[in-house]
Amino acid sequence: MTAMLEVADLGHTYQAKDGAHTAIADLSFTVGTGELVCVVGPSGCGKSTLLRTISGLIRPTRGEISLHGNEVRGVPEDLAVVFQDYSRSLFPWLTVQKNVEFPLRRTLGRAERRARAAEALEWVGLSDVGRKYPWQLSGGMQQRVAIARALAYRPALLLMDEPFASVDAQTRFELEDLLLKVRTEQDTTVLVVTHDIDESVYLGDRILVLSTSPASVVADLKVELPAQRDQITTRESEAFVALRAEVARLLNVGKTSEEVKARRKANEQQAAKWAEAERAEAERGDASRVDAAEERATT
Ligand SMILES: Nc1ncnc2c1ncn2[C@@H]1O[C@H](COP(=O)(O)OP(=O)(O)OP(=O)(O)O)[C@@H](O)[C@H]1O
Repeated sequence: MTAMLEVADLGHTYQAKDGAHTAIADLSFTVGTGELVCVVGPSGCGKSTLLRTISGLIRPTRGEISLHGNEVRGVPEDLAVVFQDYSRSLFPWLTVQKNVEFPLRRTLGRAERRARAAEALEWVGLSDVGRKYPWQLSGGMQQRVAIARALAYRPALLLMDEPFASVDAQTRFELEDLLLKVRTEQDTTVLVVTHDIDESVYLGDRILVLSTSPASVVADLKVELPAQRDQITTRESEAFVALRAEVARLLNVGKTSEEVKARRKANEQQAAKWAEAERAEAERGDASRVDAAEERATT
């Protein structure tokens, strides 16, 4: 299987007013063409930061990301992202149909855009709301519109950040099955961030388990379940239950291992040094401004 996505020695440190914060320490992994990889990790460990760097929205401070062998610099053309926060991803002034058509406006003619959007809305069970506006729909329905928009675009790589977190359990199951169906039919490569261990096992060909912040890969697990999944029988199977327990165990390792603790401590010390250096820099700046002001006042 050829690698569609390669993440090598990735690190990202945010510079904030109250000092530096390293969200990602050292991440390396690949995603093969046509694979569905789930990323699980403790809350705040850097999962969204990882997706933002892969989608070219932020430039990582260390390491390299490449898509089809080309370094990611800016948002790649053949990539779509479904964010956790649907309220910020849909345009309130466009109808649902127009929202789904929007990313296709430069590449497809009007009739084809309409057909693609209608098909994607049917997939997510929203064929009858195309003329409504997002604010006329429930939160779960808006998230389904955001998913339809990404699917209509037919990206080579689909990134999803907690895509089903805001929908009810029944809809969640339906959307999980829809994702499995669409990725098989369209041969889409998918990277899904989820908090839900069961979901990662149900959806994934592989599961990447991340440590607490700053994130690194604790384990890269292959999901040895039949490709054809079923919400009841798959979840009841021995292999599913065993893998779910293994992921839970590894998540705990990622929170408590001595190596992770040592890295976190080193990171905090480094952040404190940077903050100190920044403070000193700011003070020097203030001092030189005072000197300049005094000089001006005395001449
Ligand atoms: N713009 C930013 N500036 C400074 N720190 C940030 C910024 N964005 C995120 N962080 C910090 O980086 C760390 C990782 O955040 P991120 O949102 O990537 O984690 P996450 O695993 O997606 O979180 P969650 O599971 O809660 O969705 C957090 O400690 C967060 O506070």
